[in-house]
Amino acid sequence: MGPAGERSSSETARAGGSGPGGSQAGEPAVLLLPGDGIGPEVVEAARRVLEAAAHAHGLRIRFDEVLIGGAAIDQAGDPLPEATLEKARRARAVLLGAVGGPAWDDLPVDRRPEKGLLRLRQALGLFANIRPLPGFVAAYGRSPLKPELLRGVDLVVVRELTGGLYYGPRARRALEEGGEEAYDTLLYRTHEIERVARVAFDLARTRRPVGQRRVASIDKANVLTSSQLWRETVRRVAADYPDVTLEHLYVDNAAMQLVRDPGRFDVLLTGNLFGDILSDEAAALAGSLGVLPSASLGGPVPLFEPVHGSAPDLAGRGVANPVGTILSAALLFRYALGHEAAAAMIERAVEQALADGARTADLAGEGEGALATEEMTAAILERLRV
Ligand SMILES: NC(=O)c1ccc[n+]([C@@H]2O[C@H](COP(=O)([O-])OP(=O)(O)OC[C@H]3O[C@@H](n4cnc5c(N)ncnc54)[C@H](O)[C@@H]3O)[C@@H](O)[C@H]2O)c1
Ligand SMILES: CC(C)[C@H](C(=O)O)[C@@H](O)C(=O)O
Ligand SMILES: [Mg+2]
Repeated sequence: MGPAGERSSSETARAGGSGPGGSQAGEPAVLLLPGDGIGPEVVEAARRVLEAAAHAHGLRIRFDEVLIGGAAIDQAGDPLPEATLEKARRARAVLLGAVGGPAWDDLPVDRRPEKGLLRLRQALGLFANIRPLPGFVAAYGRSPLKPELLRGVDLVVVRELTGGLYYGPRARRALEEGGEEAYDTLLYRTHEIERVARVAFDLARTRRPVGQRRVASIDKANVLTSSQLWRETVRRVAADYPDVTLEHLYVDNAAMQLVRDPGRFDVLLTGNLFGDILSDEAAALAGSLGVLPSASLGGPVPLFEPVHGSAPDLAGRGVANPVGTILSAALLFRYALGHEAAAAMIERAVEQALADGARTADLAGEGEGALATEEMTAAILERLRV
């Protein structure tokens, strides 16, 4: 993960990464939420890597596993059963696969599998979602961009995760004159913007030397009043970080710059919806959504999950790329357990496996032998070295 790994433990704590709960006799408890589609396949891969990296450092992790998403709807009638939330609250960290899929696509949004994930993030107070695209992932990916455009790419999206358009007032209702109306509200309060901006600026300080630290704040302040508040608040927070250069970009321009000149970015600070979209776009710089990890911080129990979804087209075939979830396990060591050595060990093993040509189908070129999920995981496990 490069310089992001140099975060001090006090900074990690400030971002809300390490909670007091979930450990018994020195054995941290990690709650696995495999979810739907390829979720169980990639979570099993990451569990094996977590266990092996812990073992290599004389640490034991206690795992527990419960349902979320569509699987929980089918069994308990609720995408986030109370028992799941209770277990999450008591864990040291949560590792999630993905939720959703065609079986639940006709449900209203408030009853869909995805709602279980949104409720979990909110209930745990996880307002800061960190989505890194490490340089080595971009370098060994299968980007559709020319190689020269990828030089120097090493960026991270800091996405506000518990506000904005996802959580504002919404309704759908019939109109007297016929038809319906529906709305969602993009609402931000000053303190919600301030706290996530601080996470972005703190992170920028850990990634690059003075003189090269940059935060790009993404908004639509030429149209949206919520974005004007966003921009003014971020500018005020930036005054506390004179060593970090702040620029503001409109989201439409940012989307274009991300493929035209991705190397210009370091930390991108975004609201909830813009961050969702731009992080999938960032994944395209690596050629696959399967390789991007994430950490959601801000409350006592952090959550780790790949950026991708349940990939119904791949589910059950054993071919999904486990790298995004395995790199999320590395972030779990870094942010939840404060164990930088184990985090770096996993990242080095992934980098080495990619450098040696290990590729699942999403990254393999024409005629290259693609590895199954289990084979890719084995290639990474073989390269775990202290
Ligand atoms: N965090 C989450 O749980 C999450 C995130 C995104 C989407 N979803 C849900 O997943 C379902 C499918 O959504 P979608 O198709 O838009 O997005 P998706 O991320 O599931 O898939 C998009 C594309 O990326 C590919 N892909 C994704 N993960 C991959 C992996 N690990 N290895 C190789 N290829 C991979 C898929 O094959 C597909 O072509 C929907 O129900 C959606 O709501 C959930
Ligand atoms: C599944 C969905 C609720 C989720 C989001 O939009 O946050 C996903 O797309 C993600 O990126 O984690
Ligand atoms: Mg998304």
